[in-house]
Amino acid sequence: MGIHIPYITSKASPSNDSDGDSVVLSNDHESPMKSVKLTSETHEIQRAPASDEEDRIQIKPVNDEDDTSVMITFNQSISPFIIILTFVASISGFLFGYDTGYISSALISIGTDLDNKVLTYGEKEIITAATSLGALITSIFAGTAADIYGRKRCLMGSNLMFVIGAVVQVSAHTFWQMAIGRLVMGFGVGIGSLISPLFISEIAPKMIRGRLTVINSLWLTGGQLVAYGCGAGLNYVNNGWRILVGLSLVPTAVQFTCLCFLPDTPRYYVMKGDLKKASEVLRRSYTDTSEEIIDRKVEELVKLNHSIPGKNVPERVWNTIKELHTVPSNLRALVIGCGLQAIQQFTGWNSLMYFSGTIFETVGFKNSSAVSIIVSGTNFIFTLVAFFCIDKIGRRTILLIGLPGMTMALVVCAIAFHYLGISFDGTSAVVASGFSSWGIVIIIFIIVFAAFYALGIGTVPWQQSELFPQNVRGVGTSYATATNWAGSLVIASTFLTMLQNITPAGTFAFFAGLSCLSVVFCYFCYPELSGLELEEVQTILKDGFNIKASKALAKKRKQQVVRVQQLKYEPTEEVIEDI
Ligand SMILES: O[C@H]1[C@H](O)[C@@H](O)[C@H](O)[C@@H](O)[C@H]1O
Repeated sequence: MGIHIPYITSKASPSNDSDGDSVVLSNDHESPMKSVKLTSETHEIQRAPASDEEDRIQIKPVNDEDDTSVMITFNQSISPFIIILTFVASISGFLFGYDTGYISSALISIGTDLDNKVLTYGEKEIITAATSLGALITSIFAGTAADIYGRKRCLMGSNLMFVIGAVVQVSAHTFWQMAIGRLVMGFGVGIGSLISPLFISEIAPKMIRGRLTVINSLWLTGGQLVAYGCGAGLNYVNNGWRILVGLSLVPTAVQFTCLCFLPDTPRYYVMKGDLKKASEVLRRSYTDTSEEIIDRKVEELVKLNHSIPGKNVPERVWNTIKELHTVPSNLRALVIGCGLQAIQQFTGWNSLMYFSGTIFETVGFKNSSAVSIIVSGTNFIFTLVAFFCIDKIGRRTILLIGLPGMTMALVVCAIAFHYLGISFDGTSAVVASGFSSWGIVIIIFIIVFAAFYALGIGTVPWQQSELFPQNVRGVGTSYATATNWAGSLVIASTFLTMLQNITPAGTFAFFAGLSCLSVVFCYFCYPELSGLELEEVQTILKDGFNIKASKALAKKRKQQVVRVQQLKYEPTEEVIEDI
């Protein structure tokens, strides 16, 4: 049998605390081999006492879940089974991206196919916003539905909505049929946008949970890119937009078929009392792990499940909502989760996503689809950059790089739009100066905006699951996801009207102002959560946003991971004995 450390808890040795519950973590300056000692009874990392008072951070565990998840995830390489589950769940991300992305090209190529007339700006807004409205409605209930019916069934339900929505649209000859098809498709998008990151966070090994969740965002932005690419290709094809919509059926079918053969998350099975299935999924996920640890993990999940209050479903839901609002750490998590999602939407990115074709036509670009591809391609590439940075550089840092960059780009766009001079006549826009270098400036800075957006605020809010403890996670993430869709709805339904009423320069200046305020919000309210245990997130948020403490703790966690990795390759005597 190969030598490996079966498990290590994250709990540091309790140091002199009266209730025996709180622990003190400290930087240890000794070598990892000296400072880490495993015993078969405690399985704890014994750290050297803190020498530097500033570095001492009080950690009070909230529940046992994370000790267990750390036990299982340390020294675990990711199994093919987890990769398959992640990729299948992420197809929802792809559909989210594709279905919100294709509308930009479709609005241009629809021409007079609906009601035999050109769509007005108002009608374009309704068709675009219908999906956000549908997503808003279902995202409110999706968290609770996932607890009742299971994550997997919810995803399959969303597939059904995608199919109905697509069929209604493909066969549409009237504006209203198209809008209803988009609404039903939105029901699917809302469910998928919440469940997919939740599903991934529940099956992912803790140490790479951030990255695995970003895979969903990668599929999302990739879906938008594919939608733009297909849109450009089908622009001049008769009824090309119908093919564009119809293509969305392919990933839906793939996801549905794969889900038929895959299980739900262990946590869901525990909630349903099916412990056999829970350990079966864990066994397939953590192939290197012993039966004993799998059993302990299930035990932990059972304990956790009991902590959800209430005798029946409505009572549980009500208690959960109460707990979400009355427990200070939960309330702070809610402020951060909803705050970040609101910022993501109200800084205007989706107005570009949805209407970039229209905007680029407005500034004089004939091949507007090609420019849209560059913009969504930038979004995709910088989401990839975020994938590599999110755990290493940290969520807070990439947010605080991204938001000021976005502000700067928006200000430049506002100035360029001002000098370009645009007027509207209801269905089209007229550029006073014709195509000019200001048009180029706008394109360049929209691309810069896309890069900074994708790096930070486009990606980080979807890490929302880590903000909430297990018992309020479903409802908490529902609130945050609903905020996202409410924001998207407001932007989609008002953007073109804003362009007309307060001018493009005014609209971009407005987004720049909001983006600037967002920097302030993140600076004061968003702690660094990379590498932290979920229990530590709760502790950090317990009596404030504790930015300083979070940064110090995140740093310590990274050092700890390095130590454990070294330990993995150079096991000590104690470790071998422990096996
Ligand atoms: O994170 C995603 C991504 O940034 C998309 O590009 C955007 O359209 C979505 O609204 C957002 O939630």
